[in-house]
Amino acid sequence: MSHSSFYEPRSKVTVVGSGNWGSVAAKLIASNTVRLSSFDDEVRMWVFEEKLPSGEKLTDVINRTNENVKYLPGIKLGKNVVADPDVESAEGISLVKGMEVKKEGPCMISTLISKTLGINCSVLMGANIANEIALEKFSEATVGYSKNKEAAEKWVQLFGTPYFIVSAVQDVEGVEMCGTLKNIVAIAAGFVDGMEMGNNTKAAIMRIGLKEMIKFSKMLFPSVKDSTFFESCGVADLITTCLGGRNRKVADAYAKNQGKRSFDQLEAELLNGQKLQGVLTAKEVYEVLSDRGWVEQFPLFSTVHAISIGRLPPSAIVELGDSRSANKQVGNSTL
Ligand SMILES: NC(=O)c1ccc[n+]([C@@H]2O[C@H](COP(=O)([O-])OP(=O)(O)OC[C@H]3O[C@@H](n4cnc5c(N)ncnc54)[C@H](O)[C@@H]3O)[C@@H](O)[C@H]2O)c1
Ligand SMILES: O=P(O)(O)OC[C@H](O)CO
Repeated sequence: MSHSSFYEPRSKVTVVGSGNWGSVAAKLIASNTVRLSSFDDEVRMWVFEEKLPSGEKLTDVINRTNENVKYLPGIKLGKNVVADPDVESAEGISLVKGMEVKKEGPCMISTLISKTLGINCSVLMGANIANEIALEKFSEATVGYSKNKEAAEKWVQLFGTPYFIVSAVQDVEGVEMCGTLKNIVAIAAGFVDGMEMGNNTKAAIMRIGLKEMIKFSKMLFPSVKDSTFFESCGVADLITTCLGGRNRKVADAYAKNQGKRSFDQLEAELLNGQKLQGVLTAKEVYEVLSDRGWVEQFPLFSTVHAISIGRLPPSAIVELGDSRSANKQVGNSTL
């Protein structure tokens, strides 16, 4: 979002990314820029260009049909959405769930964006399965910001609709950690489903997962607030992802196949080009746990990692007390 004040030109909005969620974000925003005078009507959506089976460029098809035929078929984005392979920005918000582990330690995606582009970066996370929001089913989301409350209020205006209720909290790390870590728990929930262990087991795994999410977030960022875990980005996202997300779906298939088909294979077979976050996040979180000597304090996170690299069977997800010896092995292996 290019910065503007009352006397300056209207803010221009670019959505960077045009997958399933990026496309829905563009749809939400485009419905608001046409009615809010502080924003330019046009919303640019940066597209990672690819050729469709028809031979046409995805960007051309989006601009011709007003539909992301690959990642959000059947939904009109709004005539003011323009697909574009170039990007520019001044005030940013990240909708990406994940983290990167560097030599100097873990780095959140909003921090990477902030450092790379030299801009302030808020985050938006929540119980947000994109296809449901595309169909305008009621849901909520949380904007996390650090200092700039005014920018956070603009994001709330820009994303919020009667069917998408957005609230802001001053806890950017807490909100982003929730969105990132829930994907590991979703993988665990998928294992439980794949093994048909039932609802009590799944609820237990979600509870244990939530406790590890809170503990890990606070150990990394002591400023993280307990109350953030009760926002949409916390417990609500955890529930929706463990019931209906892609991480759950692929982990379910992985367990049903007894680990004989890799996550990469299943992702390619089941998700039509879409990507999973949970397996990679489990690996990155495990690197942090290992590096800091925290492995034994996070049996669920480390067991999900051990299962997803094939070191333990899916059934180990309910043997968390036994995960320590397996994790010692993982620690000695090439990850
Ligand atoms: N889909 C959802 O329901 C949902 C909801 C909330 C948050 N999220 C988060 O949003 C983020 C994006 O997910 P999504 O569902 O929009 O994506 P997606 O999985 O639907 O699509 C993958 C996207 O990545 C692009 N891509 C592939 N290779 C690339 C490359 N080398 N360089 C650049 N781009 C490349 C593809 O073109 C496509 O746009 C993730 O962090 C996800 O956790 C997703
Ligand atoms: O499909 P998943 O597992 O990436 O979950 C989607 C969203 O993160 C739910 O909010």
